[in-house]
Order: sequence, then structure tokens, then C-alpha cells
Amino acid sequence: MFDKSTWIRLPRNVVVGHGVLEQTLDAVDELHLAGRPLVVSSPTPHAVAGERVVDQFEDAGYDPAEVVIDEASFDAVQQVIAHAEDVDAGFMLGVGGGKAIDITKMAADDLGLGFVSVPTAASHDGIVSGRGSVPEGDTRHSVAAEPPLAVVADTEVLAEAPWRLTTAGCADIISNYTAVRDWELAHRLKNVPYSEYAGALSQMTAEMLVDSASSIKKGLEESSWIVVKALVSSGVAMSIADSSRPASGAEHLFSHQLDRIAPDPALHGHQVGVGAIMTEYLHSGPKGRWRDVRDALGAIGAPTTANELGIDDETVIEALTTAHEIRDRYTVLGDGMSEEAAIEAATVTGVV
Ligand SMILES: NC(=O)C1=CN([C@@H]2O[C@H](COP(=O)(O)OP(=O)(O)OC[C@H]3O[C@@H](n4cnc5c(N)ncnc54)[C@H](O)[C@@H]3O)[C@@H](O)[C@H]2O)C=CC1
Ligand SMILES: O=C(CO)COP(=O)(O)O
Ligand SMILES: [Zn+2]
Repeated sequence: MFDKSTWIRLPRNVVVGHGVLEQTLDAVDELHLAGRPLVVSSPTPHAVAGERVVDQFEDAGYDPAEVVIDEASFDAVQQVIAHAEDVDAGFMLGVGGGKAIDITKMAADDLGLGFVSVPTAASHDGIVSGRGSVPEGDTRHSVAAEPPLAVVADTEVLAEAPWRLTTAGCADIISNYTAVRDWELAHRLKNVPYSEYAGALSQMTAEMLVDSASSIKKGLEESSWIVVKALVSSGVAMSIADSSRPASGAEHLFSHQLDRIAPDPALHGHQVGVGAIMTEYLHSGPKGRWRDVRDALGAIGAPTTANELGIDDETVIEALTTAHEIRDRYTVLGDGMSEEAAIEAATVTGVV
């Protein structure tokens, strides 16, 4: 008997373009959500876009509530859940970077409420995904959560965000190359379920972004358009796989570990990009395609060295040798690299 079944959860409305923040209300009305909206953001995104979203709902006769969170943690998720219960929220809107969106996603999932994603930076591919990722103690949990019902990505807002956030989004996409390689390896070695569709979509997304590198330039709103479409596509790959595997391999373990141990971690996308240079080297050796990964990052102005990340060499080596401990996810790092091998990989690739 054929007994497989699968659920692919995707957003219903993905609205991308110049000035579409003003269409947030329309995108929500279409969803037939009931009750009071709760707008969740962090301080800068609240000032940049959150207040305008609150005003739209106020003008339309809704009674919006708002909460501004300072950090990405399970405490913040609990804080938002408590606030939503206090104000009897009917649905939520997450306005901000990856952290604000993940917190909203996880709180909404816990309460069984619908949620809408309003990214203010094209900095990561969680804007559409059905995963929430928050550190807890020494580990990081990437948990299944309902994906947003709608995504409203205003390229005018995204283009005004600091440029480094956009290059971080590009690097998060470029890291799909190594993430898919790790996924394939885990499939072959550990029989981890693999989705051809999700793997191909993730890889194609990275290829299309790299092919468009010459159009991704500071001050060009079209860049935000190109990057956000890639982020949506990568998020869809995660939804198809029902896992972050298509977009998160050893390079992400390395970045999550840096978030734990570096005194001043860099942006998520920038860290995974530098990680991808080294893990591509581990996959394909000194003559392999690690130079292509490095050059693709360099072409869009993302960091390619520890120095450019603002992280010292020792911390990079420590993160590389301990990254496999972050979570139970088989990658090219296997059960861990020796310090000598980590130094070799980081040195040959010019990361340290
Ligand atoms: N759930 C998922 O599938 C995924 C989750 N993530 C998570 O997302 C997080 C990283 O997201 P990021 O956006 O890099 O970090 P973030 O959310 O901390 O944002 C970075 C900084 O940019 C600021 N910012 C955002 N929009 C701005 C704007 N328009 N103007 C000025 N400043 C602005 C924020 O206030 C913050 O200080 C990580 O925790 C990562 O694990 C990343 C990828 C996928
Ligand atoms: O950052 C992500 C994909 O780009 C999400 O992956 P994680 O599951 O490693 O948090
Ligand atoms: Zn990522």
C-alpha cells in the first residue's frame, strides 16, 4: 500500500514592490482574519515601518496592539505570547529583520494564530519559511512553525535599510550551494530524507542570484527586488522540504556557533557566507569550487574573511571545530574537525 503523505504550507499572498507597505491592510483583508491585530517588531524596524502598519489598521477601524522586543530568545517569544493573550490578539504581524520575524512566527504558532511577515531588511530567508530559529543556552533550535499567511516586502523600505543587510541576504542565498551539498551527503551516508524538488529549487535560487550579481548594487532599488525574490524562493524550498536543510548546512552550524562564542557576532548572512567558503573547500578540496563561492560573495560586497567579519582568527577556528555540536544535523563536518584540519581549511581559503 502506498502510505506516504506530505503537507506543504506556503503563504497565500506574497506582495513585493515599491510602496507595498501601504497595501498591508489589503493583503490582510484578503485573508479573512478576525480580531485584533498585534504588530510585533524591534526598535528600528518599528520606527521604519511598524508604526505605519499600526496607523493603517487604526485608520481602517481595527484596534491594533503593538509590542517592541529587544532580543531574539525564548523569553522574548514568551513575552510576545503573554502580550497577545493580554490584548486578546486575533492575528499577528511581524515587522523587522530575521529576529523579529522569527519571534512573531513562533509566538503565533504557539497560540494558533495567523501571522503576516513584513520584512524591513532583505537579510535572511526566514521571511517566508515555516521554520523558527532561536538560540537556547548552548544550542539552537530550528523548530517547525506555521509559515506566514502573507508576506509584504516593500522594496522602498528594503532599499533604505543599511546596505550590509542586503549583502547578508545575498550571502544567506549563496550558502544554499553548500547546504544542498551537505543535505545530499547526509542522504547518502545517513539516509536522511531528501527532496529533489526542494534541493533543485534551493540550488537554482543561488545560481540565479549569482548570475544577477552585476545588478545587485548599493542605491539600486532593483537589488532589493532581486534579493527578496530569491529569499522567498529559498523559503519556499524550506517549506517544501519541511526542514531548513535546503538552506542550512555546516556553514549555518558554523554561524550559529559564532553567535554563541564570538564577543561581537556579525550578521547571520555574512557569517554563513564565510562558513560556506570553508565548507565548500571541505566538500571539494583545494582545487574545488570554494573560489567560486568566495568570488560570488566578493562580487556583491559580502565579507570573505574573518577580518571582514570583525571576528578574530582563534574564534573562527574554535567555531569550526565545535560547530557539529550545535544540533543533530549530519554535515561534511561529521563528528568534528581537528584543530589542525580547521586551521588548514581556514588558511588555504584565505579566511584567516
Ligand atoms: N527562520 C528561518 O528560516 C531563518 C531564520 N533566520 C534568523 O534570522 C536572524 C538574522 O536575521 P537578521 O535580519 O540578519 O538580524 P536582525 O533581525 O537582528 O536584524 C539585524 C539588524 O538590522 C536592523 N534593521 C532591520 N531592518 C532595518 C531597516 N529597515 N533599517 C535599519 N535597520 C534595520 C535590526 O534592527 C537589527 O539591528 C538569525 O537569528 C537567524 O537565525 C535566518 C534565516 C532563516
Ligand atoms: O538560516 C536559515 C536558513 O537560511 C535557517 O536555518 P537554521 O535551521 O539553521 O536556523
Ligand atoms: Zn540562513
